[in-house]
Amino acid sequence: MSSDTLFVLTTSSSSVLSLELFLCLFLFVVVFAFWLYPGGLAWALYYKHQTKPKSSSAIPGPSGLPLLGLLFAFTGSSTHKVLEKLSRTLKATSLMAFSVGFTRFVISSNPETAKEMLNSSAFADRPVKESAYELLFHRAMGFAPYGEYWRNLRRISATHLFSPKRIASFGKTRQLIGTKMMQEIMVSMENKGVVEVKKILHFGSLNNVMMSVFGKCYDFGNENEEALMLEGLVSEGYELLGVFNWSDHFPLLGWLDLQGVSKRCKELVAKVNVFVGKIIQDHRLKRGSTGGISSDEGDFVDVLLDLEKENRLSDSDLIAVLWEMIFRGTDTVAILLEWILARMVLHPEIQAKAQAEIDSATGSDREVTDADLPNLPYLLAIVKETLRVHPPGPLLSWARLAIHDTHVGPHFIPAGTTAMVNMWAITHDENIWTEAEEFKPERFMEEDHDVAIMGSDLRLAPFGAGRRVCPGKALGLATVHLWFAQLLQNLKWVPSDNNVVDLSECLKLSMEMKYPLACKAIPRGESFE
Ligand code: HEM
Repeated sequence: MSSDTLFVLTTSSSSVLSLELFLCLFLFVVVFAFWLYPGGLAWALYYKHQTKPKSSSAIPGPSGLPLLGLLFAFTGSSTHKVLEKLSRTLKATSLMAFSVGFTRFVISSNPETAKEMLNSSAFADRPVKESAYELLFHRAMGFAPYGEYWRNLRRISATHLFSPKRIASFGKTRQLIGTKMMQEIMVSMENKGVVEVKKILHFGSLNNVMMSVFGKCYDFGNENEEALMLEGLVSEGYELLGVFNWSDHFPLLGWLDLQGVSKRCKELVAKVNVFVGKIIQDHRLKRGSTGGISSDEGDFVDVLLDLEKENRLSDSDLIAVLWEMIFRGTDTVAILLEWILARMVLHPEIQAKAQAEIDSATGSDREVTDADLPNLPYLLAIVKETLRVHPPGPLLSWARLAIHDTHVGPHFIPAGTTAMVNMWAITHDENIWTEAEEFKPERFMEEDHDVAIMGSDLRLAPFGAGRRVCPGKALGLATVHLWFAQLLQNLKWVPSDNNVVDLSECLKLSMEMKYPLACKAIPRGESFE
């Protein structure tokens, strides 16, 4: 080889090398520039194409891992705690920006900004996860886009499912289910000497929603095939909606369906269509044979079937709306009651005080009813304190979506940003709550320290706030209050010999006890045995 050729080869290979080096360096700089942007990749990508409004200050936030952002916070079971710690460390409790893959998030851990966000019409939409779409939930109230269809569903359910009159009319049914749960608890105590309340509470809660929505109830204890099937469908749905789905944040992965979420959703929808479709068909047949049912005596299916022509729902929308109620109404109530009972086992003095309150309201010869609840302020305070310490939706269950460009405080929020509230962080904030980690129902007994929990005071808003506040909050609370009163009036809750009460949390769709409560329930007095 001539020296000339050698020279050409070395210069061309070294120029290839330097081109490679240059490209690597360029990529490195680009990745880092994007990655290191406050809030991470998704925020950096947005601002690459936009000019940030000059009046707006940057939202503080972690960059997370390159490309993935805070993905791992969402695959664990303590997302609320990870986000709380980050926003405290970054002094971003008011508002923090972060990315998960290509999704832009903001989160508030502060009552003022939380209120501003939840009450603003700019955040009246919800981001629809792939699983929610596949399960047709975008046609149900919780995920329907903010607009006429959603407004109609809220109006109809507020009048016919969640009105005070309707809730009161189901008082007897609630009480009966409460009594049946106690019998099941006693059966478990007799057979095993211990009771795992989770399953019993879940079945009671499922029956309660089934009665008010479908007018249908199942027997406890019996291996009823239909009830088992329904429980299976509900659990599968919980899992699918609760699972972290990569395709929600990396759209290109959607068609690969790596976790099989889409496939499982399709299978579930087919089964739900058959199950709920049959109940609707039965209602139609019954109405046909009786010449119609007044909405006062009918259930929610009857109400929806009676809608005027312009509001009438298609069969598939009907199924989505009805199915969603079962989902939303069952889990939250059962989980909250399990946390309450765990606290009763751990705090015998609080339990005894609440029992004395019930006894003095009812005397010793009658069962507690809905009518007694206004006279049981301490019992109501225990429920409030449990909602504070163990909110079933620590991140308010399902997030909100910015419909258009807007501002929160001095910060600019572009349309399409997912907005969350860390209610857990707020209810555990020592600057807001004295001795925040302590379980102290007494804090709500002093008149000037009471806090409204229905959404007007964001220091404790376990049901959310604003236009999309939980519509089932009064029904949920009525159920929890009555069942808790029944369970305390009749039974003493004590630790079992082989099980400690472990308050570790596990955030799935709702925040559950990581180790389900197993304890003893002993009849309190001869008169109730
Ligand atoms: C202890 C019981 C309950 C808790 C803690 C709870 C909590 C919540 C929360 C935090 C939200 C989101 C609110 C927001 O975005 O501001 C919500 C929404 C919702 N809840 Fe509940 N909930 C409970 C019981 C129920 C019950 C019993 C039902 C119905 C049977 C129900 C039906 C719904 C529906 C349909 C939505 C979506 C509303 C919309 O987007 O317009 N919830 N709930």
